[in-house]
Amino acid sequence: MAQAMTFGIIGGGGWLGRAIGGAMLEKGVLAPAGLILSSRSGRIEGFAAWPGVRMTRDNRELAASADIIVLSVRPEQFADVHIDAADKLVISFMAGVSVDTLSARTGSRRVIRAMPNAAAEIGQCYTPWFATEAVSAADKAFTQAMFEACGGADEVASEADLDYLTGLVGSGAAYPALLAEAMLGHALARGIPRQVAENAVRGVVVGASQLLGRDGMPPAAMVQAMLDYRGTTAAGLQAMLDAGFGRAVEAGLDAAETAARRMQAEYSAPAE
Ligand SMILES: NC(=O)C1=CN([C@@H]2O[C@H](COP(=O)(O)OP(=O)(O)OC[C@H]3O[C@@H](n4cnc5c(N)ncnc54)[C@H](OP(=O)(O)O)[C@@H]3O)[C@@H](O)[C@H]2O)C=CC1
Ligand SMILES: O=C(O)[C@@H]1CCC=N1
Repeated sequence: MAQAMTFGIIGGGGWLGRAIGGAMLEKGVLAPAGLILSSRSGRIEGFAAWPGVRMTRDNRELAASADIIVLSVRPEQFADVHIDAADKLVISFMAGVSVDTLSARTGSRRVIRAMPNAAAEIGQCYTPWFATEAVSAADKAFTQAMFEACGGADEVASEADLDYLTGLVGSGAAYPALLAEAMLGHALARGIPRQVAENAVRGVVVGASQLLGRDGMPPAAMVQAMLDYRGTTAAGLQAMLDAGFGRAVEAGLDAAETAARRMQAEYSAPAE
């Protein structure tokens, strides 16, 4: 059911802000009159179906009229966002900007850091979120409902977990795409016609992901079931493992987490 509160998204015309705002309207978590979006350019597309949604180029105006303020600008753009949100719930999607920095820069102690991903666009992203002690039970219930409108969500117990999950979840939409790109390159190099190769790869990555999602099947169960055939799949899996598939994934997730932590130092800013 739509909430009678006003929800402001700074950077609401961007990839993620637009996806989450649109999903909340579609699922009825928010009424159009309860949503206000900002951008510097004034160009915000994707909300024509909801003429009641307000748009502004003035972040201070947004902050003054919103009960909940979402920060959905890129981390390097945050330095130019000047708002006073002392009495507001602040929810940040930004990678690598700590709750300490968010509190110092917005004046709010009610801070949530959340990490959705690009699949929010189709209402299918999983979003872990971390809340400071000052966040109320009602704030948390709204936050969970908001992210469930876009897929699933869990509160996590520590900011360190959120930093780790930034590299796993926030970045996550890119990883299946990388696997698909590698498979596509291989198929094309073997002379498979492009249309067939693209359909084959998309069918495998998308179809198999849905199979994995069904009934919460553990990934290891699927791998083992295929190894047990001792056929072509087992040969393929074993060769991938021998070539360092596990090590490549570990190195990738480690590097993404390290980047998230490095960014926290880079983007930490004193109170204004
Ligand atoms: N995309 C993703 O998959 C994910 C993104 N994130 C995080 O979400 C945040 C947003 O990412 P994403 O949506 O991809 O980025 P985008 O670049 O698509 O969107 C950012 C938006 O912010 C607007 N903007 C920039 N500066 C300001 C400002 N001072 N005031 C108001 N609006 C401003 C820009 O519009 P204009 O130029 O018109 O001002 C732009 O539309 C990032 O911090 C990222 O770390 C987290 C997880 C996944
Ligand atoms: O790559 C990034 O830094 C952003 C945050 C997570 C996803 N995209």
